[in-house]
Amino acid sequence: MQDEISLSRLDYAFARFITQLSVLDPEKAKKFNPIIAQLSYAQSQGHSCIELNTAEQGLVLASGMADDAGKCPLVLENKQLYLQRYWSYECQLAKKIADLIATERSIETPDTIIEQYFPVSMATDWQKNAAIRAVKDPFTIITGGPGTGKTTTVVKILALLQEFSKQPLNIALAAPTGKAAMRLQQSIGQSKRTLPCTDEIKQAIPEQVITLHRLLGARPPSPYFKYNNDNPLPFDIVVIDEVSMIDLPLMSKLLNALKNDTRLILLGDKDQLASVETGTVLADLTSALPEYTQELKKSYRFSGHIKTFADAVNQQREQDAWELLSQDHAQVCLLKDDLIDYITNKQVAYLQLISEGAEFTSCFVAFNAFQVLCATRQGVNSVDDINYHVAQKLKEKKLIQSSGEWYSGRPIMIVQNDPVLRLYNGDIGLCMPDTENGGQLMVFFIMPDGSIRKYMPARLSNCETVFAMTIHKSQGSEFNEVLLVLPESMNPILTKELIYTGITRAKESLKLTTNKTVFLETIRRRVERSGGLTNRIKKMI
Ligand SMILES: Nc1ncnc2c1ncn2[C@@H]1O[C@H](COP(=O)(O)OP(=O)(O)OP(=O)(O)O)[C@@H](O)[C@H]1O
Repeated sequence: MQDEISLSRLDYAFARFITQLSVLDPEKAKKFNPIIAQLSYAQSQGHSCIELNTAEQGLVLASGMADDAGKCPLVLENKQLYLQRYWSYECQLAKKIADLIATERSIETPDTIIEQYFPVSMATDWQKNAAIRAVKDPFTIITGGPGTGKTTTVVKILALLQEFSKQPLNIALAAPTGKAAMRLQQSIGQSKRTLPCTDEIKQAIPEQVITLHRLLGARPPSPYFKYNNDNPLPFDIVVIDEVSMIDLPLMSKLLNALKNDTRLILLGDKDQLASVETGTVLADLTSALPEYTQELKKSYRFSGHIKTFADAVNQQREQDAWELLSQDHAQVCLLKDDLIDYITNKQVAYLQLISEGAEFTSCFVAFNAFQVLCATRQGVNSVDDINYHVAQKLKEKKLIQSSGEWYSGRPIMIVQNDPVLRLYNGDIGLCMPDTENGGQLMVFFIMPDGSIRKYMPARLSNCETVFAMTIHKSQGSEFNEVLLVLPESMNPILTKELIYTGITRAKESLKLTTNKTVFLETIRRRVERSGGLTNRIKKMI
């Protein structure tokens, strides 16, 4: 069991509440209470359940608050203790996957048409293998690192399914965040143009990608969606991107809202960070369902040292990774300069463009070419630390003139979805003078269709400065140059999945600030979350 110091007041309050409802005498209640506090804490750390020893199991059963059938607030199944709600999410998800897989759907898939999309090649064509399975199977997971062609492949799969279908297919495309939806929308548009098929087939593939919440018909603040088991989504095919970011409750609700004969295609990188909330759904699905998982192994965007380094980290070969870092390659190396000086110097290009009166797009491209990604939000070498010191240094060097919160050159990130302004969590904008409006400060954003939108700074309440951002926030984005900053001492957040996610954001070059002890220890650590989803699915199918 975990150190009790990390438990929050909410964990204790919840434990008191459940203990009071139990039928235990005061002596036993004293021992039961910390088990519940621990369960509540584990939940907040992304676990679906905790494992109990024999004595603890006896105590939980004697409390009258647990059974193994989901009729009590707690579920004790084998040795694992769940909150009933999370146990139900796991059960529903597993059952629905079994239902999708069991639903018969026979279509002809002539090889000649498949060959038209995937010409014969000498090397193993992972994309073709994936597509052949996906057009035959009711449920497919396509996983692969950045640039392995997940989007390219799914567009071909959709075209093939349309070729094989007698009527137009009703297709939905969605992603967990607004930003991920926009990125997918852009690459679907590009991939469609190069498809070797008729315009009719191309037109049958939608380009609009929406968020998962919108797809399901969110009705905030209610946690319930318009589409559910009783009112399923009307689609023949549902494609979801960036699935690693989806937590257990949302995935369960998505699956529940599908008809049994809907074809589901999930895209994502199983090695990336899991959602900040409960579960490691994509990793669990891929380990439970290897026959429905298609892994794309060749990257068309990455090569050389970044790919070698990412693979070493992912495979936990920490000494190889350290050696690569220490060899001073142009593509991957340790940062030897002073951290704040280095970051400050990297801001000069876009700030100069702004001061010369350049138009927003070129300033934004210059800003966005380089990004600092931190593991932590607070403390030494954190996002807050770097944002503060870089702004101070820029002021000292007179590269920015900041008397208040808003100044010309301030880069910001939206931290909460705002459908009214059509700005989404993770959107990045630049504050700069609006030449069309007497030089008044405005905040500019580029939309996925390439159009530019500008807002008065006062309208943007939920945003923060972004000279540095967390690795978590960078999920789903890419930058030419990345500087990855780790704290000076170990921290529970540091895992190989975190570093892998940070590394794979870099397109051309990657620098790291870390010490050897922290780096090696981080690569040795994996995200480990307790849950029963993998076994539950295996048992069902
Ligand atoms: N078989 C292929 N041959 C040549 N180029 C390819 C092939 N597959 C994909 N590409 C190119 O590689 C790039 C990445 O492809 P794509 O966007 O489909 O990958 P992805 O896995 O969805 O990437 P990410 O999720 O990291 O954005 C694109 O420019 C695409 O045109």
